[in-house]
Amino acid sequence: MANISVFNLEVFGVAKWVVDVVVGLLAIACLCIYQFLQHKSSPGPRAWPIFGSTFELLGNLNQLHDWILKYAQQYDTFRVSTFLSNYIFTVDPVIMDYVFKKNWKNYGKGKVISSQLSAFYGNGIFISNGEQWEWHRQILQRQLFSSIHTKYNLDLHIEAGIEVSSMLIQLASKGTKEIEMQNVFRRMAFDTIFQNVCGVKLKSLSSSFLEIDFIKAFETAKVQTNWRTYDPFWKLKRFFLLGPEAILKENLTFLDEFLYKIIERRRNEVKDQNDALQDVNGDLLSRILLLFKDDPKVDSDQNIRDVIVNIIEAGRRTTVEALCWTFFMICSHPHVETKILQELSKIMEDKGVCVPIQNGHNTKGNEFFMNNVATYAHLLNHDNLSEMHYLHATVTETLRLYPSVPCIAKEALSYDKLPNGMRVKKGDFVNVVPYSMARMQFLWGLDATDFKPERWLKDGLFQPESSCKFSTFGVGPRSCIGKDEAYVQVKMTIAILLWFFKFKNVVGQNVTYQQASTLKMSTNGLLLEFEPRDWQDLCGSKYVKLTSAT
Ligand code: HEM
Repeated sequence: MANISVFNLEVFGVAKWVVDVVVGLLAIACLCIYQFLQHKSSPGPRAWPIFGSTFELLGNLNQLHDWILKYAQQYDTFRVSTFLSNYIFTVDPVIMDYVFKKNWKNYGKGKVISSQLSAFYGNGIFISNGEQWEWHRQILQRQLFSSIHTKYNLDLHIEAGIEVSSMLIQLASKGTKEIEMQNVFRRMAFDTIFQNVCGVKLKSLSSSFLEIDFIKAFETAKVQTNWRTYDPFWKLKRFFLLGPEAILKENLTFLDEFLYKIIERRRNEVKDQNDALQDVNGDLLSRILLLFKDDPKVDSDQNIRDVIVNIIEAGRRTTVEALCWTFFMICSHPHVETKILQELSKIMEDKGVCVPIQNGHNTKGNEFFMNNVATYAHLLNHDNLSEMHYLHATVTETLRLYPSVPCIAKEALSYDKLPNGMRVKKGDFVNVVPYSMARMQFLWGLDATDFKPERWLKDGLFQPESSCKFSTFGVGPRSCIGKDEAYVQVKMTIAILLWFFKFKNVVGQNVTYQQASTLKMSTNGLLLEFEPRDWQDLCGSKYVKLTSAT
């Protein structure tokens, strides 16, 4: 009996070991078969067992959007499985319509994204769903489109254009001929969006290019938060406050303290204001504190802080990318520049306005030049801007080919089936890819990859396209709320800078994008040659006549 027992135990021991191995192998085999079947039913890059396409994806991170484009050109909709998640990419307007409009409630910000990003975004519009999202959207919608805020915002963009012109003319008079514009626009956009939201000037443009602590903290906190989406061990690092998590905490503490002080100060100012003064403050914070003072959520500094952080983040980089790429495209297509200038010239002439601009700024000095800039800039308003159809087409064509948000991700909140039959599991990401959509011949014709502002014009008037085709601002209930504001800023900046300065791409620079959530230009940015414009060259006798009449 004893022998049998020992024998049985031995046999059992070996069998358990074997069973463990066999069960393990079977599990891997099942996973491989599952992945194989999933991959067979959903086209895309080659998927290896367990790791899926992780290595191919990582190998292409620097040119991610063109890697996605390569597959989008083969399959309108395809799947990329990775070690961490499943991603579906699509350029199909029908699927976009379904995910963003018809079944949009199923595609939001899931638990994974929220837990990774909430340290930075709080419960703000970007990562909330349901009632919380509705509250944020409603507050922003009512304020961003109020006439007092749009006027306040217009003035900010005029002042920003004047400030950049002042900086350029000062540099030019010291003999500087080249400038890296991404950094200029980055500072300009941060200053304007911060003042737009908080009513406070950060002055990063006029600070002799010193870094402003708040901007540094904001940008660092955003980058470190983003790293969580790539790092499976971020929770562990947060627990032990290691590396990136320590940096994140330090910067968030600074950022929050700074914002809470502003909120407190503004609350006190608003408390002292009577209703007659309601229309004085145009910044978003004042408007919200004034107009929603009976809303209990507005009592919470945390909620207000979340509104501020989310809107700054929404507006700061997107407009920088739009400005950089538009300037790059204008400089690469001189005929486009000429047409924009003709349009500006015509608008001024039609108004019967004589802008007192001298021929050659150097003869009368920077002060005279800047007076002209200020006079011209203050003539621009929403009406003029909406008459600039060619400029509007140029900005739109740039945003088509170089969308500030090149890939819009939505997380499936429950199982679903897309209109093309592809299955979507809870937690899968469905990504609509404006960068690829712009290059699809079936959407834009044989010249899809060409830069042609004219494709947006009919008899000189701008013709919009469906948002499921021109997907740069998204579509449906969660589409971009700041689209109009973005156009005002980009058009205003171009209308001022291009009128007073001549820009040229510096020869030999390799302008491309870097891996980021927006289509940021690579670390060298955008190097442009610049000089004040010679008006006789530009407008010939007609403009001189106009000028000499003043
Ligand atoms: C060229 C500039 C801009 C582009 C290309 C752009 C694009 C986008 C895109 C693609 C989305 C996501 C849509 C979706 O998920 O369905 C978005 C959302 C958003 N954008 Fe913009 N945006 C720009 C400028 C701005 C500005 C200046 C502001 C604010 C002043 C702003 C505020 C927002 C907000 C608050 C959301 C979140 C909407 C929500 O979830 O309900 N955007 N934007």
